[in-house]
Amino acid sequence: MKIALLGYGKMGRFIEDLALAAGDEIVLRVDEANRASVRPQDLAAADVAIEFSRPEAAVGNIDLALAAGVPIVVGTTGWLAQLPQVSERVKAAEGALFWASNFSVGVNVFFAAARRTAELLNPYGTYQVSIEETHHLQKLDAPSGTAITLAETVAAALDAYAGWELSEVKSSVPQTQITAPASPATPVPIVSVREDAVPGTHHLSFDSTVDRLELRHTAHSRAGFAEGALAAARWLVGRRGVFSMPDLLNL
Ligand SMILES: NC(=O)C1=CN([C@@H]2O[C@H](COP(=O)(O)OP(=O)(O)OC[C@H]3O[C@@H](n4cnc5c(N)ncnc54)[C@H](OP(=O)(O)O)[C@@H]3O)[C@@H](O)[C@H]2O)C=CC1
Ligand SMILES: O=C(O)C1=N[C@H](C(=O)O)C[C@H](O)C1
Repeated sequence: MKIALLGYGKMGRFIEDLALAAGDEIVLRVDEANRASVRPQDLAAADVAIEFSRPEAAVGNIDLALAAGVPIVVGTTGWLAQLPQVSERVKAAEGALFWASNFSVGVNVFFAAARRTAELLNPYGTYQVSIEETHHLQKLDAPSGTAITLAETVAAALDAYAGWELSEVKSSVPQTQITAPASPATPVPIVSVREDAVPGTHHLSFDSTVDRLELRHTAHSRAGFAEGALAAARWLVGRRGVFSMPDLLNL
């Protein structure tokens, strides 16, 4: 597979190592230094583009891939409020987009377990939900895309909740705080913690006066994200439409 890497930082480089070891070829690497000079025809040699850049760059990179007629896998977080409009553009252009706030198999099984747990607890109506996510100090956005997906998944299964809110950021460095859509019902509170070099930890708890139910996912490294993004890229080639991890994993 010939791959264009849009974003060549921690994730782009990890994906490059895995792809080369698997016999794939990297035909284009885009970072902050060369991004302004990249044109759609520069992507033409690629079978697929893989995008891990910055929240404010993701939509422009998707439009670049669409203009080039190249399917694109997007892992960047912090832009997903624009997914409905972007999806319309992908469908109108008969393009292919695979997005995920988290590409690891473990987190996607975690989402499914969280949804089922919320469905089972919903009739009792007495459980308070909360989420805490912890990431490295270089992370630009808060809350994490994974925490937002988790909150939306749980809220959809609970009558007492709708949407989410960023209730606290614990960090020694400034974060771009993602704003939750206004919601009349109780939003799921998310606490974001930024420390050291943590690859990504997500903790969900359901609390009542008599007990607490907890689910936690801890990434040991970025390997699960990179392997999932490469699997999504292989799956996407030859398809048209907008897809995410449940399509790949049959969840
Ligand atoms: N969905 C998932 O499973 C995962 C998602 N992520 C998300 O992926 C994104 C990237 O993470 P990470 O690799 O750790 O971040 P890094 O900061 O390490 O890398 C970002 C890269 O994007 C480059 N860049 C900046 N602007 C542009 C642009 N306009 N076009 C192309 N490239 C650009 C940067 O260039 P330069 O180095 O020159 O500044 C850098 O190479 C984040 O949003 C993160 O939240 C991360 C892990 C897993
Ligand atoms: O920035 C990161 O590193 C990560 N970002 C994603 C997110 O925002 O959820 C996925 C993973 O947790 C790592």
